[in-house]
Amino acid sequence: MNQVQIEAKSKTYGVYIDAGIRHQVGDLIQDVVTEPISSVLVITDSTVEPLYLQDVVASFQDVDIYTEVIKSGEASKSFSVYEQVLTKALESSLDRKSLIVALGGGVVGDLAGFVAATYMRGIRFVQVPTTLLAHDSSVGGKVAINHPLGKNMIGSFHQPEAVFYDTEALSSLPDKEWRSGFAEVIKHGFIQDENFLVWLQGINKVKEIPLDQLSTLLKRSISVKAKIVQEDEQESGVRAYLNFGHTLGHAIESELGYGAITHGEAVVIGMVFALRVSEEVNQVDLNVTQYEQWFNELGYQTKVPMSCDKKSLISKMKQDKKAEAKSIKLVLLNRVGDPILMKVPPTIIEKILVERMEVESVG
Ligand SMILES: NC(=O)c1ccc[n+]([C@@H]2O[C@H](COP(=O)([O-])OP(=O)(O)OC[C@H]3O[C@@H](n4cnc5c(N)ncnc54)[C@H](O)[C@@H]3O)[C@@H](O)[C@H]2O)c1
Ligand SMILES: O=C(O)C(=O)C[C@@H](O)[C@H](O)[C@H](O)COP(=O)(O)O
Ligand SMILES: [Zn+2]
Repeated sequence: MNQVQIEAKSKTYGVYIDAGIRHQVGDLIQDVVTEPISSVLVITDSTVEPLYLQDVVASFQDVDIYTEVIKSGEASKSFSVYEQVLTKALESSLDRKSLIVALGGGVVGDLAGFVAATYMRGIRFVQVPTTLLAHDSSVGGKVAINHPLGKNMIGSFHQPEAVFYDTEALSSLPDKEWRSGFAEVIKHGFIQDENFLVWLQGINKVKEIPLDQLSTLLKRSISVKAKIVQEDEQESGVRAYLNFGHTLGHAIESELGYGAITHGEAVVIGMVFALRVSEEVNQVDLNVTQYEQWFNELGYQTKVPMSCDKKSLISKMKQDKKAEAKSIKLVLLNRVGDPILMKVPPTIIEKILVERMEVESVG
């Protein structure tokens, strides 16, 4: 089993990575928690339910266990689904010694984590990620739901008791979701680990990564995040670097309607934009053309979709959580592995956005 230790200010916990670990969640959690668990609510989505829910439920013995299945997809990070899950928690008489299990991708993790953060002002939860992307979302304690006007706008910091990452579960992931998750892996390379990024560039079919390399990749990518979260749990400084590509990425997700584009696909468009802005602001050559070509070979779209409105994207970027007094702040790169958070002049934002917008082909 691979393990990465997360030493956040509010809590230290392990990310345990192993094939088939979902069958052991109920046992392993006993070694992690200090106080007994009174009851368990497993939250999952409609795609993951038939695949893995029973395995996780069966791993718990001698405890009352309840389950709640939400509709799969980004649209479930909403007020109404949040209320639905809270209602289930109340109907199941969860108390302050209960445990929530988030079984699924980042949508389930963010939503279930936010329920855990707010139910009775906070109860314990564990993450059981089932997507590649969730190597990022399950670690670090950011939990949230979306508002129609902005991504992750209602949320909290609430660390899990542990993360049990089953690499076997990734075998059922569709190509699109591999690609979405790989975007966050690449992001971790860009912001902190140039050698890792170079190694990743040797991969041209994400889904075909051999299992031993996959564990290495997960461990290395999670380690980048762990180091940053350890230094700055609540994003008063360096944690903002994890937002590389997200200012425009989140604006695109919200502009297109949640779920129209995957989170990772939107982040890729945002990373290329941020790289171009970095070149413009810092007057450096970051080889953007080469990275864009690699992204395209991997199957990512790198231009801002035509149906996005430029003004609306700019206004959404001004409402991003990093913005101050309506001025847009972006995570830029001085060079790979050397990020910086900067207020960017509106003229540069506008110029590069126009350059990055998809144009209708003629004929
Ligand atoms: N909290 C954080 O730090 C953080 C970090 C990154 C992303 N996020 C959030 O994570 C969310 C995206 O997460 P995601 O990409 O995992 O999306 P997701 O949870 O919607 O999962 C993607 C799709 O794959 C399906 N699925 C999940 N596991 C599967 C499996 N093993 N086999 C087959 N299908 C499976 C899901 O039902 C869904 O349709 C976004 O809301 C994003 O904002 C949060
Ligand atoms: O953990 C973080 O910090 C991140 O920024 C990781 C991101 O990949 C993730 O998408 C996160 O949810 C974005 O956070 P937000 O504060 O911009 O909503
Ligand atoms: Zn992200």
